[in-house]
Amino acid sequence: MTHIGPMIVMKAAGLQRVFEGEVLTVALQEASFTVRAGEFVAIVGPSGSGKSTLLNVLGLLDRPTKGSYEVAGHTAELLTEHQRNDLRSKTIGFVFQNSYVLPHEPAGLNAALALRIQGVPMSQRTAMISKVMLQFGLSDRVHVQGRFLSGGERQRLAIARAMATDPRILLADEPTGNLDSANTSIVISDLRDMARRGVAVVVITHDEKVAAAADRRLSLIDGVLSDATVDDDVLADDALVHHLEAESDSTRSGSCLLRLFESLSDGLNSLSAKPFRTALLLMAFLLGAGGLVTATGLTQTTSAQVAERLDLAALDEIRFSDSRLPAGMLPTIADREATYDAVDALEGVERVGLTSLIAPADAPISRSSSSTTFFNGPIEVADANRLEILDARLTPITAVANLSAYPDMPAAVIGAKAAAVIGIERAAPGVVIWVRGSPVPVLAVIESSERDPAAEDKVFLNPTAASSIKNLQPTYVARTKPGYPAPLSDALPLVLSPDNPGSINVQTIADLRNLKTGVSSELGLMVGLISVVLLVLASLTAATAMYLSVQARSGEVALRRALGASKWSIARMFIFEGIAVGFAGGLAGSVLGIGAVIAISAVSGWSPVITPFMPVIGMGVGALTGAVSATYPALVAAHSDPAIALRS
Ligand SMILES: Nc1ncnc2c1ncn2[C@@H]1O[C@H](COP(=O)(O)OP(=O)(O)OP(=O)(O)O)[C@@H](O)[C@H]1O
Repeated sequence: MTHIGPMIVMKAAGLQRVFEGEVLTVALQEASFTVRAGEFVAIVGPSGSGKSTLLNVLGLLDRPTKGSYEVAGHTAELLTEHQRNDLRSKTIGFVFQNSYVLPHEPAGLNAALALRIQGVPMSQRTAMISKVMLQFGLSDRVHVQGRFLSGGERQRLAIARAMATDPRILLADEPTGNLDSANTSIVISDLRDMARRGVAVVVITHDEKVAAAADRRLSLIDGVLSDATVDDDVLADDALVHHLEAESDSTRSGSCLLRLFESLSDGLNSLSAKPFRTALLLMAFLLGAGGLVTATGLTQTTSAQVAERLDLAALDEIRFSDSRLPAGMLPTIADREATYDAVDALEGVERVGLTSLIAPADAPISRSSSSTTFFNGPIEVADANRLEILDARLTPITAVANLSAYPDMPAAVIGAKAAAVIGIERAAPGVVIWVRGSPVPVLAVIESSERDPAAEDKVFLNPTAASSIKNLQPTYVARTKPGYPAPLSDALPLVLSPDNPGSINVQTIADLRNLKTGVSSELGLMVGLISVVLLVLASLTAATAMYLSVQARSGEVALRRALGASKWSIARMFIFEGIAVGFAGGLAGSVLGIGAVIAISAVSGWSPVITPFMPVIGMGVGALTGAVSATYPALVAAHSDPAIALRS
């Protein structure tokens, strides 16, 4: 006899599920049954008999090892991952024993979770949620956060959430497990109500009251289901099956933009739910992006500073060397005097002096003869004229006159900061430094220099004190009236060496410009390296924090998957969370970085260079590193098995 009744929505035939691991577990051996629309079926059985395993297979969260399963007109084994997600989202509602209510979101938003995953527009959602909250007696709890709800309210909220999408099937795993008898009665009446409205309700339960309220009771013992009724006649009724298919396919699907917005809003919600963790993440990105912005700003500022100094020097300074001198040696006093006389006679020249860099290794300088601690800063040769050109403020001011009067006596002039490093408080008769094992009197301390702010860090030796040092590259520096360096660069070689002008090597303005480029690119490299290290550290910190957060939220991830969220949408939620926190950290870092550039520039007397690109760099790099650091945790979350996560 052909039985005509409500359509069959689930048909399982010979379902088997074997778990392979260190031991082979046959969780489900044989399960064959059908469930019709409007039927309330209870599955009972002892612990470990395979009830949750069966429910996971029925809810498309797990795949059977053997057997076939048809749900809402679809053959489960033929469905793609995407179709399974879609069917779960639109056709199946889940209620779990521990209800998985999101603790930091209001009850209304919790109830709307499945609708959000479906992409139902917000305008429609509000009405649907109000209806379902009213139906389950939760109207006055809509704005209460999940964590403040009672156990009974949570379980009813979980049922409301499952029913909000108007599913054809409701699967519930111990829905009354944690409830007292009054709440159990309410939940039973809710489930009955669902069945009355045509929903196929399948409930796993240990509770005799729930089982007694069901239309049918199926027993599962050691993975074998009994007392089942297979109803092939009705399943063969194509019209009914197709009716269901059409219905499930016609359900809503929101716009791509709405889905992206939902992912971003989920990411932001989870950030606001854990303020301490979020603050730590922000700090990591703030340091990384802030370091980068500071570094960029300082590079630009110092580069502008160097450019300004060089432009100034190029206006009234010219340098030249004489290759006729013995290599690596300073000119004699007589040679120097001759050169100075010749150059001083040229129009526009104000003063000529001698300089040379000295490598610290070639001139070990210490406070005393027995000291083994040597000065490690910059050392230069400078005669009296060179010090005058530097516009240095000296204490005592008589030092330049003394240097000039006694050129054949060894002498040193020390920058104030270098003096502090070496351990000299002030220049006074009898104060000496030891250079290459010989005492050299300190004639003065340089308090500051208009032309060379770095002079405070340097030790200057007069040519006599430096005479025994090898590998020197003596260079004459001529201070001129503004605008004279260019014509002088042509005249000098002819005046100093008429027979062989090529032996006089004049450094032109172009040479100085090359120097500037070199200085800037070295700074840029250093700054780049520091920034990369900071950003890698920020990414690692963020990745670790996010990975831990993914682990802590495995229940929520499983719930979302059960409600039909795709793997990609789970990954997207975590990646958006990373982007949001990275962006915010980058923004804060930009503000901090710009502040740091302004402060450092103020202290150093520079004009800060701030460009509109700096905040863009900070926020962009923050967002990018946020996305990168969230990628691995996001993939872990997306690929976690919901069937396993729901057990934990
Ligand atoms: N992912 C898995 N890997 C290995 N074994 C598993 C896995 N999932 C379930 N099992 C095993 O399958 C058997 C059935 O488990 P299941 O959770 O389905 O039983 P249950 O009837 O729901 O139990 P309970 O009433 O205690 O929740 C158990 O022995 C369990 O250890």
